[in-house]
Amino acid sequence: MAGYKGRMGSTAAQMVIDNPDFELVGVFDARSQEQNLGEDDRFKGQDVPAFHDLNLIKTDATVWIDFTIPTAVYENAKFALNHGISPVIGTTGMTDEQVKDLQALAKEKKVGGLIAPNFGISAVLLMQFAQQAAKYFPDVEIIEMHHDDKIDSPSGTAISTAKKIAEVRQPKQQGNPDATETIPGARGAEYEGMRIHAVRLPGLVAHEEVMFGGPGEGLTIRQDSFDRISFMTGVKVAVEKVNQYHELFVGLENLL
Ligand SMILES: NC(=O)C1=CN([C@@H]2O[C@H](COP(=O)(O)OP(=O)(O)OC[C@H]3O[C@@H](n4cnc5c(N)ncnc54)[C@H](O)[C@@H]3O)[C@@H](O)[C@H]2O)C=CC1
Ligand SMILES: O=C(O)C1=N[C@H](C(=O)O)C[C@H](O)C1
Repeated sequence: MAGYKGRMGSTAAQMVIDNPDFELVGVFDARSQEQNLGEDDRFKGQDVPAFHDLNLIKTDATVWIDFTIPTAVYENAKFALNHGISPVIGTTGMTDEQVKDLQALAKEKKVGGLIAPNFGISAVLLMQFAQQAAKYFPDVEIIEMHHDDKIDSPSGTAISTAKKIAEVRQPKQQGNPDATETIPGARGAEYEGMRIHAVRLPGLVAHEEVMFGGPGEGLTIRQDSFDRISFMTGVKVAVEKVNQYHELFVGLENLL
């Protein structure tokens, strides 16, 4: 479990501990100096080796769960694949090139893995519904809303939603071609003619709305993760299934 000191890592570590079919064999976090998970107040009584340097990790793990940070996840995933460990990656913010590299490495090493921008079933369904709607409504805006400690924006889920929509949407100029921004950035980030807006507020966890507009009508699709427990069903499915494959998938829907 990489990133076990964090919000998602600690939730996922607890999920692994609570699941009788899983065994937590090691934890890793660059922020930690602990030698054992049990030294963390939240995990008292757990005897699991803790590492804080990637190069010093020794483990017989079969699955590497990763909830770290955008600048760490690529090296972590490479480490896992090079050691025959199946990566289950929730960390967002990797470039398309990095993902392609990892997919090639997984194939070469014949190791299964998953990169999922969102393990929540509501988010997976939202992306599928949005893709379906975009065939009929090419005018679309994506609004993602997250807690204010989030590092990357737009969210991995929003980028993934935009990519799925772009696969089916008829490309078009959205809005007035002569529009100006009085304050730069007012119209949000641009992806293939679509706009993505990132909201950061305390009190939020993870939420997304996709708004479609047509002549005289509109459609809004929304999902909410009110609690990080919402991601755990998806992580559990991935941990159970990922060893059955010899390739690195992108998107939880590939394993559902
Ligand atoms: N795929 C999904 O369903 C979800 C993905 N996420 C993503 O998971 C990631 C983590 O999110 P949070 O838990 O909220 O962040 P967080 O900031 O609470 O946790 C990140 C952890 O990674 C550790 N870390 C930093 N650098 C590291 C390194 N080089 N090696 C190992 N550990 C390192 C930090 O010390 C921290 O404990 C983010 O990229 C976020 O977008 C978050 C929620 C759901
Ligand atoms: O940082 C988060 O919290 C989340 N990150 C993921 C993303 O960037 O899409 C998934 C979910 O939205 C929560």
